[in-house]
Amino acid sequence: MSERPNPSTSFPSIRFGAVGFDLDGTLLDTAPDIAHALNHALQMAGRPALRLEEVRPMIGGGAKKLLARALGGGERVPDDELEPLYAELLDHYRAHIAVETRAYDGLERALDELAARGIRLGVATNKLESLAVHLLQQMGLAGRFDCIVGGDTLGTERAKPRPDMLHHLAQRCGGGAMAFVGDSAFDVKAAQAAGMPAIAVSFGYPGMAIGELGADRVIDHYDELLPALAAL
Ligand SMILES: O=C(O)COP(=O)(O)O
Ligand SMILES: [Mg+2]
Repeated sequence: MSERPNPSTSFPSIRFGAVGFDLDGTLLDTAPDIAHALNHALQMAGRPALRLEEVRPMIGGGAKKLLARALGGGERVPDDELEPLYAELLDHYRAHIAVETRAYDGLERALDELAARGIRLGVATNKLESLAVHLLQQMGLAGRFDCIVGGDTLGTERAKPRPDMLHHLAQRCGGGAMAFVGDSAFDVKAAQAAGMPAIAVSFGYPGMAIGELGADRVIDHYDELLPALAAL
C-alpha cells in the first residue's frame, strides 16, 4: 500500500473520452534496460560504455536517435556505420526488454480508475510499435490499452514531436477528446501541435528542467493524474 493519501477517490468528472500516454519515462522506467542495449552496441563499436545517468536524458526520440547521439556527440554518423549497430541494439533490447524495467508507482491504480470511468487508454511512443507491444505484454500491461502507436507506425518522419501519432492515436481510441501524458519535450510539443492538453510527469527523462517543458500540468506521482485530468 502506498503511504500517500489517494486524492483520486472524489473529484469532479473528467471531460476526456481517452487519455494517451508516452511509454519510456512515463508508464515505465525503461532506462536501465535501454542503457544495457545501448552499451552493448557501443561495445560492438569499440566505444566506452555510458553511465545510466548519461543515458537517461538522451531517451525520448527513439533508439536510433539515442544511438546516433551516443556515437557521434554532435556529429552525424554515416548510415553504414549506424545501421548495423542499430540492429545490434534492437536485437539485444528485444531479448532483454523487461529485466530491470518497472512500472512507476501508482500507475496500475490510476489506469484502473480511468478504465472504470469508461475512459479509453492509449500509448503513443517513439519506440518501434512491435517493441512497445512486446514490452507491454512482458510487463502484463498490454491488455489495459485500447490502442498502441509506435514511432514507425506512420513512418519515423511523422514521429513525435510531430502531431501525427497523437491524431492517429485519438482516432484509433474512438475519436473523442484526448489528453496526453508524457515526460519529455517530444511529448509536450506533439500534444500542443495536436491541440491536446499535455500533462508532464516529473519522474521520467525530461532532459531539461520540468517547468521548461511548457505542459499544462505537471504531476509528481500517478495519484495526482486523475485530479490533474479533472482540472483541465
Ligand atoms: O525510446 C525512446 O527513445 C522514446 O520512447 P518514448 O516516446 O516512449 O519516450
Ligand atoms: Mg518518454
